[in-house]
Amino acid sequence: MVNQHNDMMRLLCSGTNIKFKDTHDKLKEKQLPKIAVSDTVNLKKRHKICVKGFDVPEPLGTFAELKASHPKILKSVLQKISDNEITAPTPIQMQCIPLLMDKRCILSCAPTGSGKTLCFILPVLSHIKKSEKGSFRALVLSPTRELAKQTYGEFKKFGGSRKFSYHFLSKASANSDILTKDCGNKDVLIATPMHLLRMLKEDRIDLSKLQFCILDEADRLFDSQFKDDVTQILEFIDLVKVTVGLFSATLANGIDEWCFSNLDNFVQVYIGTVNGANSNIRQSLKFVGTEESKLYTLKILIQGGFQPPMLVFTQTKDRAKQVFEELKLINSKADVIHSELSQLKREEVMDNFRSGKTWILICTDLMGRGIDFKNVNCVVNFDLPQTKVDYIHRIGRSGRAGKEGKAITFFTEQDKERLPSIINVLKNSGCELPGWLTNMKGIARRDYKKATKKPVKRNDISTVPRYDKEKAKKRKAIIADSKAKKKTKLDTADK
Ligand SMILES: Nc1ncnc2c1ncn2[C@@H]1O[C@H](COP(=O)(O)OP(=O)(O)OP(=O)(O)O)[C@@H](O)[C@H]1O
Repeated sequence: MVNQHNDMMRLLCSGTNIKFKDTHDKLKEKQLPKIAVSDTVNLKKRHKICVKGFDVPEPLGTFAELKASHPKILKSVLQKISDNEITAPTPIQMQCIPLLMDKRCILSCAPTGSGKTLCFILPVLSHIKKSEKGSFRALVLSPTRELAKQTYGEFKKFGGSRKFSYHFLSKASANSDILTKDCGNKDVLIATPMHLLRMLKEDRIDLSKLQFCILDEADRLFDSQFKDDVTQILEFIDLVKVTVGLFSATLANGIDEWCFSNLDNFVQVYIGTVNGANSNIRQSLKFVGTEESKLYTLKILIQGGFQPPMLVFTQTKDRAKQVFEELKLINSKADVIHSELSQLKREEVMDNFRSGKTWILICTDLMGRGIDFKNVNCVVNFDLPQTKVDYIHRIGRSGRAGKEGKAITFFTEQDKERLPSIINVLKNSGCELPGWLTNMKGIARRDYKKATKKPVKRNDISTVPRYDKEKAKKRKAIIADSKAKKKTKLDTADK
């Protein structure tokens, strides 16, 4: 059935904005507010909303319209939206909220920072309605712990922390019995794939009454790192009964094929150019000659009077640490975040950046996707991202929620294989580029693919002489050793 229906859709939907009215029972039952066809067309045109699928509900003009079109909508969440000074839906919200309210499966792609999270929070909570024991009724899968934790916070912010029971699946909660089958209320589960899969395999989590399954950063969840785990998780879910929503700012080949094969009557929603950068970001490329001059260029940028907050992306955590050590020397209110830090420390670093205590945050691609730091003024790609998709997500930490942003990307001779694809992103965003960059020739597709898989070997950033580094290392070891000896002495004395 899924395939029959979708095969037909595949044939019919090769164009855009195709709608087939009155074939969907649910829609016939409902009294939709009358919106002139020309208004809808204008709304879609103005907001670059492209829809593919059958029986697609009209896009929203305002949040208030939902009260008439979807009486089930939870007014308390609408109130929280307005309390947070969110006055009008963004284009992706205009189309996806009515779809998810109708429990339609969706594959959606909209620019970074365009409010995709709220697209699912409002419908999910409206359908759950009230807190219950037993099975979770909504699952949100995220590729990183940081993003999952952020989404958990957004559910609490918009849903209220007492009305529903939200759970963030961490390593600690996966090892405890907090989430096991017969213990406490469970409504929304926000998880990363690895811990969830383990709990499902051990039959320690109940998804039997699941209504919504949201795959946030869907293309990342279907890439080689997560695909196996995610596919196995989806085998535990009855995709015929559950409403599935896939969201991302970028889409990879094959995701729509997965949807055609697994989701019944799903709808595709695209805002603007698929796999394009957010148009609020002023992008520029900076040739810095050598690795050594990157640090100099960054320091000039900072000392020349930059406007914080600023994010600096490096290729690896070692390089992030090195840039941090160097920026410490110029007293720049910088901090660093990477996977080696404890979870507590990572949260502290993020809180400090959010509150303005830190002005510059040096990070890796760990922070590249989904993370919503408000008002990031500038993103610096200290090292060229591995792919154009990574580039779009990294620079998308700036220019969010309709604000202006800036992105500066350093490159050297070593980046010449991967540079043309990023130049294309700038060209498609209408950025002005010097002729020599505009005319830069790309390499063969196969070579490009190889280049994106092989990280560039870069020279060390640190300007501290090796002799001094060794000295500091020895000093650190002596202090640690003396601390350990002191502790043993005290322990023996205690006995
Ligand atoms: N309708 C709206 N009007 C103004 N701001 C909004 C609206 N909806 C959401 N926001 C705010 O916009 C910011 C970005 O939202 P969100 O994190 O959901 O973006 P996203 O599309 O998921 O981005 P990414 O692709 O980077 O994950 C958040 O701070 C959110 O509160």
